[in-house]
Amino acid sequence: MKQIISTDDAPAAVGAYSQATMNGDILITAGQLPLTTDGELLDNEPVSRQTEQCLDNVTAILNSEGISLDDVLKTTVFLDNINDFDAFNEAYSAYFDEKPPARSAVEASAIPKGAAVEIEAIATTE
Ligand SMILES: C=C(N)C(=O)O
Repeated sequence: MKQIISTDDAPAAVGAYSQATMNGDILITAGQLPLTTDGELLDNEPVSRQTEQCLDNVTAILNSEGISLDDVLKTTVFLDNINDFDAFNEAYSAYFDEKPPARSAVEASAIPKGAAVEIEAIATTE
């Protein structure tokens, strides 16, 4: 059965979606924008800082269910500009230095709120 995951340690949704959902041992996050828990959008920060905020948000959601980035099976990354790939990748790599999850990274023509990056994750609680 679908379970809705909600935590005050990650930014609230900016639309009609849940921060994450679960079914059994699989947790799927919504795409995380570079928003702080106060709702501040870091759109004027470099893509590296925006990447960190997205991953901090993913981490907070996972932690609310007692799991961590080590339990992520797959991420999907949307970049506003694929030329940011190297800067994004360097920041991302610091969060996944060992056994990184599978990943897809693509350029999207636009990301909500004018963000440079959005990251979603699929994780297991097993
Ligand atoms: C930010 C999102 N994840 C959305 O609008 O779907």
